[in-house]
Amino acid sequence: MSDAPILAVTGLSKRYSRELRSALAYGIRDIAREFLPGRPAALRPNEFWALDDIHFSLGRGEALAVVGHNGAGKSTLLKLLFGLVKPDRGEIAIRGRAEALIELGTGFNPVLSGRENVRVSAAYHALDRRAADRLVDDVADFAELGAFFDAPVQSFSSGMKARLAYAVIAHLKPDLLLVDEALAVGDAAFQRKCVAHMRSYLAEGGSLLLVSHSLHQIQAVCDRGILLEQGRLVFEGSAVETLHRMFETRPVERGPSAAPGPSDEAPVAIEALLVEGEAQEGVATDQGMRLTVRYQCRQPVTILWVFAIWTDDQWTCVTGAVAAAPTRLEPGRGELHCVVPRLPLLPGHYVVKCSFNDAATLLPLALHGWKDAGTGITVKGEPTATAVAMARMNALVKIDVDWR
Ligand SMILES: Nc1ncnc2c1ncn2[C@@H]1O[C@H](COP(=O)(O)OP(=O)(O)OP(=O)(O)O)[C@@H](O)[C@H]1O
Repeated sequence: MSDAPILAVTGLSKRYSRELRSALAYGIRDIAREFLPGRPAALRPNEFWALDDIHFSLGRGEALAVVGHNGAGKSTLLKLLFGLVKPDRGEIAIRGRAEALIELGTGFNPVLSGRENVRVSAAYHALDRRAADRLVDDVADFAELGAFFDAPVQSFSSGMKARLAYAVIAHLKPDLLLVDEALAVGDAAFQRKCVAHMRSYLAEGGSLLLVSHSLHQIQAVCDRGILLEQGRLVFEGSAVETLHRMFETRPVERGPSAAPGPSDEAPVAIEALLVEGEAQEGVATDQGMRLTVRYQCRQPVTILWVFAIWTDDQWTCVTGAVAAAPTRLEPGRGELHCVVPRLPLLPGHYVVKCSFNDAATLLPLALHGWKDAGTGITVKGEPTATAVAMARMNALVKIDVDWR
């Protein structure tokens, strides 16, 4: 397989006008200018750069999160990448076929039913009869719209449109998937289903660019991230680092002003988190586990050790704990231990993460904040009536009940 990135963006810029009248006038001039060789685009009165000189690339099998506060330019970027909007400067090279979930319902004919719209998509992609039938079946299966699948799309709720739109693009098996916030309108169960799909799509070599404000979605799916601020790419790094940078730029979430922010030069690094004892091979509900964290401390620091237990798809944080008191660490390598005497988890597989947080802000000290344990916890159980009924409802935690 070639190492060439599936997507390469160089110097991408898009300008918009703040005022409708000038936007219309500039639009007409721009159409005329397309036929003439000209100078590179510059800002005209009332205009601003919605995207300004963006450079990045995306490899095959990689998932990139695009994050930024409202109005940062995320949707504009996706629209440019998918060819819905023309750039004013710069280049976009896509080696393969891209599909996009951008604005809900874009591309659907509102008077046609869900099923008919899928047939139109199949025809647009020149699928033969058999492939088109398979697409319709796969979409119907994934979207779970019931009788609405045969109703006009104009009668769909926005959540239903999101289900249909994601199911269609997911089953067209693109090389590059561009997904905007549109998914946020789906219910929690559907969002989990999409995250599970994205993970298997990536494992099969697909590439993904995801615009999301959901910490969980990004953590569960993306390796890398880029942060946009007022149209400029201001940071590129791991997905978690990028989210961290974004939270830092929102004063209300920054905590006390004197508090240190996370940094690559964090005074302590977590080297490993180990889940020991029966939890590794499989515990029964209510058995315990022991956690060991190995760290390397560079300079004296006081930390609060935090751990959290997540569902296997890393969508839901089930529970966790913060150390009862801060711990003073001295330079050198060391270990901390904690014992959870009883884990009231229902059968399933869970992921364990930990971090060292600042005692004042409760935020991770390091940019690569949360460390995953190599192994998770497998909770096994007898198929009792409670276990079966709770599994059907995706319940996670056992409670003790005194029936009278
Ligand atoms: N068609 C347009 N005409 C004029 N300005 C536009 C147009 N589309 C977007 N903008 C402006 O461009 C900037 C970037 O918008 P964009 O929708 O890309 O931001 P975003 O990061 O996706 O925001 P959000 O998180 O709120 O969806 C904003 O200032 C927005 O008002």
